[in-house]
Amino acid sequence: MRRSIATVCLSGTLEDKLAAAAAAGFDGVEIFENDLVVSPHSPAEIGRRCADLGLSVDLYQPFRDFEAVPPDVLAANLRRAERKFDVMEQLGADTMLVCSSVSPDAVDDDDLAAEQLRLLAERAGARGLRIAYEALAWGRFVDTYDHSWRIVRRGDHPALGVCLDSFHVLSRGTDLAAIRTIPGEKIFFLQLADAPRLHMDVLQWSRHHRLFPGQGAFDLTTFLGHVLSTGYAGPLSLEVFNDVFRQSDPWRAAVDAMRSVLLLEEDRLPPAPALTGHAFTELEVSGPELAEALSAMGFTHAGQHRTKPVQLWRQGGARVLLNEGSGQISALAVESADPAASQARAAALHSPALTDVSLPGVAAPDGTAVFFCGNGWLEDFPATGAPEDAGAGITGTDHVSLTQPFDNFDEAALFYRSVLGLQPELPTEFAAPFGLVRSRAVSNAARDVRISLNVALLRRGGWAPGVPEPQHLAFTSEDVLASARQMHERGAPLLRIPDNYYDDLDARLAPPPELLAALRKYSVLYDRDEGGEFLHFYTRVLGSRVFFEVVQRIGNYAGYGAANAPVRMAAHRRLRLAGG
Ligand SMILES: O=C(O)c1ccc(O)c(O)c1
Ligand SMILES: [Mg+2]
Repeated sequence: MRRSIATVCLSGTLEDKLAAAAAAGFDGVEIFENDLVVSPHSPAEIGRRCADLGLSVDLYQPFRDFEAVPPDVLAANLRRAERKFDVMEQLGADTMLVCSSVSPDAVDDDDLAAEQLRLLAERAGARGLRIAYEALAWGRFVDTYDHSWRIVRRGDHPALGVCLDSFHVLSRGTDLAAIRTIPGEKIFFLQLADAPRLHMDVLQWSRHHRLFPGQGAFDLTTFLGHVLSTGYAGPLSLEVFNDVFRQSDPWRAAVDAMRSVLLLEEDRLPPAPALTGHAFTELEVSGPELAEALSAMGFTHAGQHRTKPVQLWRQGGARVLLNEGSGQISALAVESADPAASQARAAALHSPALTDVSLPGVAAPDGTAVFFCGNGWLEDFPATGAPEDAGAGITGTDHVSLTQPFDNFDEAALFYRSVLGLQPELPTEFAAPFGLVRSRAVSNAARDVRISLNVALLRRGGWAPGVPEPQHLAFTSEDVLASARQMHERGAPLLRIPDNYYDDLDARLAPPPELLAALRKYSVLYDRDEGGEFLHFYTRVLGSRVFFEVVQRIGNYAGYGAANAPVRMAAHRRLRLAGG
């Protein structure tokens, strides 16, 4: 199907938006009136620009507050419409979106609305144009798609149809079945937007928090299935009002947008090969701290890269590569059933292959390299011959936690969902010492690949410390208390948790007294959900911005200990202030 994007989705001037949409491979655009009004170029020039870029102008919008008004207002509205038809002719746009009225002039009269929309459609039709009527979720009298369709049907004119916008439909929770009763040729336009589940005024929700499909909580696949079953053959068009995207690099946002439509057409993509675990995580280090910490945690420096200054550290199924650099997590590697196919899917989703590396891989939105490993990668790491450490009970990797740049949080969730085929969980939020943090995990069905994405909810203010929130790597242990005790005895740089935490834990969750005492003694944190229990502890921040965590999941605990994250953050912060 043709793919379009509304100019309102992207930041910048109209020329930036059009160039970015074309560069990302869109076939068409919805021109938002404001973007045109502020442009120094005439509608005809914009139309030519679009044609030169290979973009069709699929919609002109929005035309507001038209229907069900007294005769004098109608006359003024028709005059206004004719002026906009002039613009559309110059632009080369044949469909105008009319949103359901929010005007105090309007009356609650479907017959009048239908009659006046028919009049508008007659005027449009005479000029070869069409009217697509959209029910805004906050329309004064028309706020559901089935109501807009009743009015369009009553208006009964070939140049009058409906515009379905997934946000307005899904935000209201309206039953979708009636979509199938609309003839496909009467659906003049389809707008797609996702959104997080929020309990707030629907207008605010729509104007600030929409997301590209696949980034939010709406089931757009089911919605689209209903629409396509009608025979709708127009474009799939994205219309996303989002405060962050309005400030983001439009070229990047347009690629993110394109990925979201491609994912909606999943059956045309190369399938995502199964992922079967974390192969390794690569850390860039500038001093001995990380190697010393791994050693104290029971890891063995087991291999050394054939040609590069990269060390392989191993304990159980956990593998860490240490490379020279600036002190951050530089790569995560997942085991793929078919690394070449993983790479091909990534390319189909506009994530180009990393060059200059020996494994198939792509760059995640935050720049972290993501590698797809088969069986052979360990061959590049001949054994050092170092004696194998008996270890401290670490068995594997639980998750990698990456702090995302503010602008790329939703993009990252969609990247991992689409490119790696991971399932995003619902975001959680918690109050950290220096502001709210939003956290969202992506994982595979077997839960042996888990990545946790974190972001400060607002751009940081001047008071907050100028150091980035650290990233971390979490290992698994089958007996985290024993691991903590052993690491403690071996002098690992573990993070001390204050007594207040354990007093509160006792009050909230009442763990058995012996367990509480052991948790307190070894600074192990605790959480519980419907599925099970979670025990975990942390190291101090090592080098500039990495730390380790060791976790034990008992039963089917699904989370990441978000309730404990503020305690961890405050403890890390205190050490930093103390210079430790
Ligand atoms: O927020 C609005 O007013 C608005 C305008 C046009 C649309 O297509 C829409 O879905 C919302
Ligand atoms: Mg819309």
